[in-house]
Amino acid sequence: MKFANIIVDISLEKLDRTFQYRIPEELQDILKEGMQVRVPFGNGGRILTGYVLELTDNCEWDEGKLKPILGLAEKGIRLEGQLIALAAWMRRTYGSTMNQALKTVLPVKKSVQEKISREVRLAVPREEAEAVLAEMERKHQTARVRILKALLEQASLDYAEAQKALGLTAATARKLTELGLIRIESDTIFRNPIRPSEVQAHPFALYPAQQAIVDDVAARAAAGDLRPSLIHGVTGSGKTEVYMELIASVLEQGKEAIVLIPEIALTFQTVLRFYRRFGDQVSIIHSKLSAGERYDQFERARRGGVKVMIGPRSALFTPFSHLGVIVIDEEHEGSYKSENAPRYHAREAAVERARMCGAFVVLGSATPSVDSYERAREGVYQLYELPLRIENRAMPETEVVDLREELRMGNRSVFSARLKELMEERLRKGGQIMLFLNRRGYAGFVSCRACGHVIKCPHCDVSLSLHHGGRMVCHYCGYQTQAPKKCPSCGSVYIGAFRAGTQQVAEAAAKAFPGARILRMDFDTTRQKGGHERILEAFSRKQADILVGTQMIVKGHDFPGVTLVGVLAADLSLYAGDYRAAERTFQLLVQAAGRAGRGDTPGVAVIQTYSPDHYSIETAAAQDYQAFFEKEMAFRRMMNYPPAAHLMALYLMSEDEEALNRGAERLKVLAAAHTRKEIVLIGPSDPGLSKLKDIYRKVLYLKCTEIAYLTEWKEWLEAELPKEKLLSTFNIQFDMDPVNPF
Ligand SMILES: Nc1ncnc2c1ncn2[C@@H]1O[C@H](COP(=O)(O)OP(=O)(O)OP(=O)(O)O)[C@@H](O)[C@H]1O
Ligand SMILES: [Zn+2]
Ligand SMILES: [Zn+2]
Repeated sequence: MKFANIIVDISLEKLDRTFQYRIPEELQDILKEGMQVRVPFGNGGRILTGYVLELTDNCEWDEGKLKPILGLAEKGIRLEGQLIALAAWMRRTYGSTMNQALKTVLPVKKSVQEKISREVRLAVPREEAEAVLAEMERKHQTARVRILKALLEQASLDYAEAQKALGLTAATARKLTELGLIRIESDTIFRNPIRPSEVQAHPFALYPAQQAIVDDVAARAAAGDLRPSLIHGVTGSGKTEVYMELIASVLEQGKEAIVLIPEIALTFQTVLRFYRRFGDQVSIIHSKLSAGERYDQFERARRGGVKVMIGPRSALFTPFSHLGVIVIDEEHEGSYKSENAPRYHAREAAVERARMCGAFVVLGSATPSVDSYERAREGVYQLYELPLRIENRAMPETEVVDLREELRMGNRSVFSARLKELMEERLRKGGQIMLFLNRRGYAGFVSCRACGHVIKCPHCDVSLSLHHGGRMVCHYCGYQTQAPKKCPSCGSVYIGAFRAGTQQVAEAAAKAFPGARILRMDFDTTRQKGGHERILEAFSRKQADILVGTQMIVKGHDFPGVTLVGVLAADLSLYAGDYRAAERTFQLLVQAAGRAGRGDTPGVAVIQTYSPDHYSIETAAAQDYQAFFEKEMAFRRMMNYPPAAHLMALYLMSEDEEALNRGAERLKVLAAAHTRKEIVLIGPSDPGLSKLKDIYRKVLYLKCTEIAYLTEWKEWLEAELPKEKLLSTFNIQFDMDPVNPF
């Protein structure tokens, strides 16, 4: 490469200001993204240090006028440089502007003044304050007197409150501070969002199966084998204890740890365990922190005040300079994939970051993603299995109920006879019940309630989604057809859209079990802040007998009182219309079943479905991950879906529907002219949400076994787009190996 784009200021919101320099001969083979270099700046002969953002052969200016890079500022790549290199990797792999990628990895202190709560406290003993107070009263220094009097009454004052209620001015505050009488503490800055609870004196001694993993990871690390580890351990097999032991050994070496979890609110119990084990060295980042608070947490980490950072995917960018390990719990979760450009996968980005700094990555799940398990089978990851629960506690029993039979017997309620019978029994004995509606996606699918037949796309083998006017659409290739009036398989007229909501379920439960106390947890009831916690707490305090909810109720919670879990319609996630639907269904069902019987009484999970023969339901009921994986991988191979191949989506968005349609067609023509023969072009089609907030959306897919061909194509298109008048007006985003339906 001949040129380098350099950024000289990463401290402010000027990330998009890059400057181009010529790469001198002696740096040609050495220069890498993220390196710090010395460059001449402006005309005054100033020399600044900057970071290399991009290496390129495209000269953006007059080549003759470009100045050369003077030399390297440092030999290695420092922390900031590593994060910048990570941003460059994300931009290349997932597609975005460099500015978007940099903003993702380097949270910049916003220029807007953050709300900081400050506290005013006495800085001297009471007697001294009282003595001074008398003196001030004599001198009629009323403003100071008011403040001191208030501080003698209460230990601390909120600064903003004191301004309003006591007329505290900046001048008074300054004077009192100078006199050494008060202290103003900005408490939220660098404060831990959770108060550290008491630290666990003695961690558990690990069981041999757990210890074996810890030892092997350590031995491999010592031998320089830093391949990521994948721990496949059933729910309650002791994975979290393994993570904590690995982290403890990393901390002993003076290094730091990042722990990614899907969502703090849903995994709070796990977070508390880390606090008990590592005390105040732990801090968290969660989605409700403001940009400034998040920055403060990162700042604490940078200064060494935090050694273990826990949080959702953005915690991956914690600026630790001696990062030793990145743990990703529940690694199969869809929330690890970003929904904004760059649409990175935290798992992939973690592996990349770890590679740069010599850290190791530990992934864990009871239901690993097909992608990770396939990698482990290929030897890219090292696989560890924990097939048993701690102390050999029993796995829940599962029963599958065929809803087609129910219809044949004339039962049209949401509860099968078997589920109803078990519910009655549990309620009589005072047990708790969870009813789970695995709703997913937006558009319904069309199925036959008599035989379970689901209408699928003849080209893509995913279910068609019902849109307005009885039109059924494939979200991949755009195939359309009219919804049938009769089942093409059995001729029944009980064919139609499949819809169900938590509210209807809660109402049905109230009618079927008068007197039962019912709680509902879904998007509506948790919209308010703290809504989650309130509902979960009420349920764990046994203030309700039945909890009805969507997938948010199946994650991570321990409710020892729950002895029955009912999955009302497994089909809802199974026919979500995307190639990961079977995988997601398997994961949800296994997790839902895992909620039953956490206490001493063994639990039962009832799975109601119209497709009892579908492999993801059969294998989930048998809690047989291996069998599921084999079937699913065969499907992915046959259809060339990830991880058998790579799938790159192009999302097109515009307010103008007609222009968007024309643009999508134009893009297809353009793409077809340039794609290698190895790349298969699919679409354009309407995604699951074809209109969102008045913005129309289209999607085009490219499938290929070589990811490099797809990235190459993406780079080509990115260069091409500005030249295309029609296309340049749209918002176009790339998504490599999409996880969540668009
Ligand atoms: N070595 C040990 N000695 C005693 N108790 C243990 C040990 N390891 C784990 N436990 C306990 O067993 C239970 C399950 O362990 P843990 O939560 O680590 O499993 P997990 O696989 O992470 O579970 P999940 O998948 O549900 O998150 C916990 O209550 C934990 O405290
Ligand atoms: Zn039928
Ligand atoms: Zn199709």
